[in-house]
Amino acid sequence: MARVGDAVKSLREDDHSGFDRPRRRSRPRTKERPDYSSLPTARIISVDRGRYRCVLPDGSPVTAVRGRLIDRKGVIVGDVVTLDGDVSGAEGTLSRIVDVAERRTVLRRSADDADTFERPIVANADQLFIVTALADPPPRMGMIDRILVAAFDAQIDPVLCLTKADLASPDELRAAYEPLGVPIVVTDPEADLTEIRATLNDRVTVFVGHSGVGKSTLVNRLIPDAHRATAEVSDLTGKGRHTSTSAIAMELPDGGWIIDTPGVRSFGISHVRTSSILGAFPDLSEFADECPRGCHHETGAIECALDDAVADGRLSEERLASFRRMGRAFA
Ligand SMILES: Nc1nc2c(ncn2[C@@H]2O[C@H](COP(=O)(O)OP(=O)(O)OP(=O)(O)O)[C@@H](O)[C@H]2O)c(=O)[nH]1
Ligand SMILES: [Zn+2]
Repeated sequence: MARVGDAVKSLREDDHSGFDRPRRRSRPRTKERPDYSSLPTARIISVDRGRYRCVLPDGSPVTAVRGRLIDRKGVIVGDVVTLDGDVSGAEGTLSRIVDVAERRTVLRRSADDADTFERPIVANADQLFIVTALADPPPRMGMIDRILVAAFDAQIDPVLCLTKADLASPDELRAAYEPLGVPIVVTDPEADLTEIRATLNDRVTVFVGHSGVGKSTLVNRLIPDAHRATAEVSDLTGKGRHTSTSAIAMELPDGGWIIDTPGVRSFGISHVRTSSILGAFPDLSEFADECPRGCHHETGAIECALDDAVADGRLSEERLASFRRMGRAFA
């Protein structure tokens, strides 16, 4: 990563600036990447006003600050970092982040579509739960589609997690999303969570959804000591709400991580290019290779080969319609 590379290039200065203690003068002055191999790595579980809560591989917590050369936006929840200094985690101690491992994935969103500034929100997730209530608040397919697009773009496997099945039936949403090949799990306050636990096991799963859909309620059932604050839906706009305001990673009892993100009202995807969605539809991309150059494959696109594939039965109409609906999520 360029950012880390740049930081490393000028690390010599940092070595002698001594954030937390004076550096030994004998340290070799080198422009080479310093040898961090003996330093511990940790995962970032939350970020709060410049303080980074991390956990070491043995599960013990450490609080860290950024080394001088690590960019302010360069460390996000889910990152794996190298720590220097005091990693005892003892009260009042601070460790220092000196390196950020290359990210396997980055989930981004734009605050809204007028805002082209992309905000990386979570690093290294390999699965994304789109948590959607079947009622209260009612499901919005537009929002589900946009989060799906963000997942496809980030190459993170989406799962549609439908909550509040005690209030409404999941049939309609199942019918809309099964043709996309997106796995669907359904829950309610009494539901058996075996299938959801199996889906989460040993993976890093980010939970995204509208405020009030029941993310915290589900997290608390899956991780009893998570103590995520929950709120009555009617209180969602009220003052003094103590529910989450930034992402937080929590380890599952049987292995794997959940990264819960604050409830959102909208999910901006202005940073995503349409072409990146095709990657999530490998069965369509072979046909799209035959399209005229610059084809956006939208409904009515001139000579779009996807229409030909449907016309001669090589591709199902339903599947093409699903893909095109993803394209319209941009509109
Ligand atoms: N009927 C029903 N209510 C639920 C269910 N899950 C959660 N709730 C209720 O929905 C409300 C909101 O739940 P939360 O878990 O706080 O929602 P959240 O998604 O964490 O909300 P944010 O903190 O804004 O992200 C609470 O009153 C929950 O008791 C469910 O499966 N069925
Ligand atoms: Zn096309």
